[in-house]
Amino acid sequence: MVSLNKNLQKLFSIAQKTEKIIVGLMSGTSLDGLDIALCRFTENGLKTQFRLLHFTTISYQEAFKKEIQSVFAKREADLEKVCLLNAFIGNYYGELVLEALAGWGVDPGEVDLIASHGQTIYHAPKRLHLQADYPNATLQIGDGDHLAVKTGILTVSDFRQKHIAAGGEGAPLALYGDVLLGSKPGENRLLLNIGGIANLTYLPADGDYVKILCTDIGPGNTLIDAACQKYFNLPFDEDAKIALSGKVSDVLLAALLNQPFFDEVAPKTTGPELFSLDYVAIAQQQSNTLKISPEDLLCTLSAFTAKSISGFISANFKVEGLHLFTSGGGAKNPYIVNYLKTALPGATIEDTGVLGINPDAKEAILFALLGNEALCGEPVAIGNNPAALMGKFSFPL
Ligand SMILES: Nc1ncnc2c1ncn2[C@@H]1O[C@H](COP(=O)(O)OP(=O)(O)OP(=O)(O)O)[C@@H](O)[C@H]1O
Ligand SMILES: CC(=O)N[C@H]1[C@@H]2OC[C@@H](O2)[C@@H](O)[C@@H]1O[C@H](C)C(=O)O
Repeated sequence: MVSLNKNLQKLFSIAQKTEKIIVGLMSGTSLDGLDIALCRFTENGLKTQFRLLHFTTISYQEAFKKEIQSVFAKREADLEKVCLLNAFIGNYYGELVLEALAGWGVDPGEVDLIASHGQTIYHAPKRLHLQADYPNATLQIGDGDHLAVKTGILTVSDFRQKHIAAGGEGAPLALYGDVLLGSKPGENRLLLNIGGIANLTYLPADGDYVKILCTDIGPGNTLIDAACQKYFNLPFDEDAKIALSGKVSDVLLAALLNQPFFDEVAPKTTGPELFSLDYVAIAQQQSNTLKISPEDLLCTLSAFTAKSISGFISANFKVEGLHLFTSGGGAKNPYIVNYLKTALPGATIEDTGVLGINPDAKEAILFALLGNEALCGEPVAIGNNPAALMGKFSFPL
């Protein structure tokens, strides 16, 4: 009789365990660091029970950040650098996982699976590339084989390709976790993640799968961070101190908001490929505001993020009675959060901490959860997302 190789045997036995320990990894468009969530799961699909055992973000060194930035969201990049980074990041994530596990006193042998998002370096849905002969496309690097070999732990990665192959844009994937973690019968809820890019999931009170919507909205922190780095040599505008010291330029804000993406019907996705400092420079030229102070620019970019989010919510949902839960680094930006509270007076706005979900950990938990589904789930069609199990398995030696 032919027998399965030892890796497949291990995969089968892990998939059948009633309880699984999974590390979720997320590195987003902000390039601030690697989010690492150690989670325990039982069951799957809508019956999933999970517990966040440990969470940390390991910040990237400036030099590493610069390496990624050299190929990040750029039409033209050094292909050799992309090739090197693909292997380097996989191995580096492996080192960071081992470091985190050691810090928590967890033996790598206790971990069943690593579920890794990888680093997005280019996101090109058709709505961006506009080339009729090419499909939606996206590229995450940090190969899973390097992670698996470095850590000795079964790894699943590269989730977004299946989403595209099944008809999606490769993002947002948040829906899969948000439905599970955030739904509450009788309450219209919005889970709003303000990372580099802002996205949300609408969870209707009646739980009707068809009405669930998950979409990107526009910029989150990406432009604020880029301007902060350019004009103040700071990684981000901590507690919106700079934005709060400036004032909004209404003409620049109007020029920034004058963008067809905002009128496109959701679901839709975007990224720093569109919302970049070049985008800001064009809007400044159009509005004759090239000479405004860096403080006023930061303030206007913060208003741009906040207004595009509140505008999208008001245009698409009944705000009265809506319960909004924020997550991502932007949930800690008082300018953005206060703007949303003023612009959406009928809504209740809190962060996902009140749901028992650490707002910084939410996306890393999502990938752990998608890893659990890859092991033992079944495809479920929810809202606008294709029914697809995502991710590719990589085995240790
Ligand atoms: N105290 C704070 N005040 C203001 N902004 C903050 C604060 N803390 C974090 N941020 C913002 O949050 C960003 C990091 O957010 P997060 O880690 O959610 O992004 P990401 O996961 O990279 O993005 P994405 O979800 O788009 O992939 C920082 O770059 C910064 O702009
Ligand atoms: C291509 C890509 O990496 N997209 C990210 C990005 O960051 C936020 C937003 O844009 C979202 O669409 C997505 O990430 C989250 C985790 C998602 O897929 O839900």
